[in-house]
Amino acid sequence: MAASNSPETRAGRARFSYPVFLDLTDVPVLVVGGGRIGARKAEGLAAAGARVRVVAEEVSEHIDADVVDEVRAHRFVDGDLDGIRLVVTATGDVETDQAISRSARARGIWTNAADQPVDCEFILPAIARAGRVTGAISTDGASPALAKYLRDRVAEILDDRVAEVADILAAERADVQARGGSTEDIDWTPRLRELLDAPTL
Ligand SMILES: C[C@@]1(CC(=O)O)C2=NC(=C\c3[nH]c(c(CCC(=O)O)c3CC(=O)O)Cc3[nH]c(c(CC(=O)O)c3CCC(=O)O)/C=C3\N/C(=C\2)[C@@H](CCC(=O)O)[C@]3(C)CC(=O)O)/[C@H]1CCC(=O)O
Ligand SMILES: NC(=O)c1ccc[n+]([C@@H]2O[C@H](COP(=O)([O-])OP(=O)(O)OC[C@H]3O[C@@H](n4cnc5c(N)ncnc54)[C@H](O)[C@@H]3O)[C@@H](O)[C@H]2O)c1
Repeated sequence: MAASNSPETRAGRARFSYPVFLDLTDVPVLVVGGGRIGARKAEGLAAAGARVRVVAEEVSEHIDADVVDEVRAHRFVDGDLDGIRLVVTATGDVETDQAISRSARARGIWTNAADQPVDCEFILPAIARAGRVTGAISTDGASPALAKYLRDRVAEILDDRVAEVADILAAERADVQARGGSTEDIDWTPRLRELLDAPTL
């Protein structure tokens, strides 16, 4: 914590300052750790379409073999990184997570170490979803509890209506594009307000 939040590291900006939304469909991802946290990460990644390989010395009952692509019940070895694009470690052992993170980084593989920002190249935000709409809150690791609290506030506005409106607007944009037009010059605000405020859709 101290290292990741030190002024030297931050240099006037957040360390984890570039949010992205990944398409993980069929992307090979490694989760090291088969406890409650490893299982939670594996489920989230699988739900995003990733092909999840779990490596764990002890595979707990939390790991759902139907959800993940592959379970390797052994101590992490470097070869577990073969073919992998993204790694999440949750072994509960700082040195182990650190060593895996270093090996992954050396191969150019992006790594998250649960609760160990020093060994993360990316961190995970607190998430609220409504259909295709996702709200993701990060505090740059300053306070995960604050991220979670703010996520709950965002979740209050990301309701079923928002999900529906996103689908309707997607269809309307696709219509414009199908007619050869550009959606960029359209002021969408009146239309989306109309949809969001309508008593029924
Ligand atoms: C958002 C969420 C996403 C997820 O994990 O999927 C997430 N932590 C969540 C919850 C949570 N984690 C912790 C608490 C206890 C209260 C507190 O400490 O605040 C709570 C709250 C609770 O559980 O109620 C403990 C904790 N977490 C980290 C440290 C180490 C440190 O700070 O040095 C420690 C101390 C460990 C210790 O002292 O032993 C570090 C990280 N945790 C992050 C993400 C990244 C920064 C996110 C950001 O703020 O930008 C980062 C940097 C790395 C990473 O893990 O990616 C998830 C919300 C799940 C949800 O959606 O409900
Ligand atoms: N982000 C969060 O919300 C959050 C909450 C709690 C804990 N955590 C973090 O996640 C870590 C894991 O938590 P947990 O409750 O799942 O722990 P756990 O002890 O239940 O599970 C650890 C798993 O890692 C495996 N493992 C350990 N060393 C290994 C190695 N060298 N190779 C392969 N597998 C190895 C173990 O066999 C086990 O399956 C915690 O230590 C903590 O850092 C994060």
